[in-house]
Amino acid sequence: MLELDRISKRFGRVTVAEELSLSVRHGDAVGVVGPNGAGKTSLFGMISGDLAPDAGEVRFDGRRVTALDASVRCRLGIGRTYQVPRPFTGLSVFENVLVAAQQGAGTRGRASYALAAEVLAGTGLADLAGRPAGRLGLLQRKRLELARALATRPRLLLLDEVAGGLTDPEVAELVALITAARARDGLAVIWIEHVVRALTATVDRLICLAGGRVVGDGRPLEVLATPAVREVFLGTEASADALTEVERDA
Ligand SMILES: Nc1ncnc2c1ncn2[C@@H]1O[C@H](COP(=O)(O)OP(=O)(O)OP(=O)(O)O)[C@@H](O)[C@H]1O
Repeated sequence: MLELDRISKRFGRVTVAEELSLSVRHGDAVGVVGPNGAGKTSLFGMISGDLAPDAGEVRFDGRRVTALDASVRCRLGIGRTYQVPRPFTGLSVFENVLVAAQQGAGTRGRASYALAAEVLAGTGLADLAGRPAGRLGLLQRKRLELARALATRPRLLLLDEVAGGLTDPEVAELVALITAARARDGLAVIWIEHVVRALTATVDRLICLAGGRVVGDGRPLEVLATPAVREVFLGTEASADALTEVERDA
């Protein structure tokens, strides 16, 4: 479904992707971890069309999309969330999702309303439909970010740290929402997350990025246990604790 073919990207002396190649199949659930500044969000930008690579190709369903705008890629089926949600704060929750249904999924009239309502129900936001988006709490804002992405009717969903800052029960709720969306729509998901436990509960493949390169790719526990990944990602005490938790859960 998605192929990155030797993508490179630099910002001055910072390399965020170095001849990086990666492919994702229909329905896959792939987690992405890596130290701060590894290039994870930049990678999403190059998949979604927010950021142009210096070299390399991005293909979606076999089609070269490297030169296509984010809005066009969204219509083709690539949806994403942003690490810092920026909803239209003056619009209601419903209106925010409606914009995504119209502009992203290309629906019109009643079909837009039906899609927005369906997504709000699926993300547990129906009761908050009329509330201005600027007056939501953190969990609700994260849900709205997910809802806006789902309302574009993606076939590939890119999730950028949607679990950050949430409590354990809230993370569990979000994981359940994502799992349900995958089961319902057969979505492929690529999920960047520092909350490793949330990832391993959802994905069946984990990629570790560091310095713009893939340093680990495979089954989550196996990737987390490899020396290269331990060195770059699990160097900090917090990350090591996360691994211990994940191993205990397993
Ligand atoms: N538009 C930009 N201009 C200059 N430097 C940038 C730009 N975008 C990202 N960078 C730099 O590129 C590097 C990788 O950033 P990126 O956000 O992709 O990393 P990340 O792995 O998502 O990090 P984090 O886990 O902290 O979110 C960082 O050093 C960042 O400062």
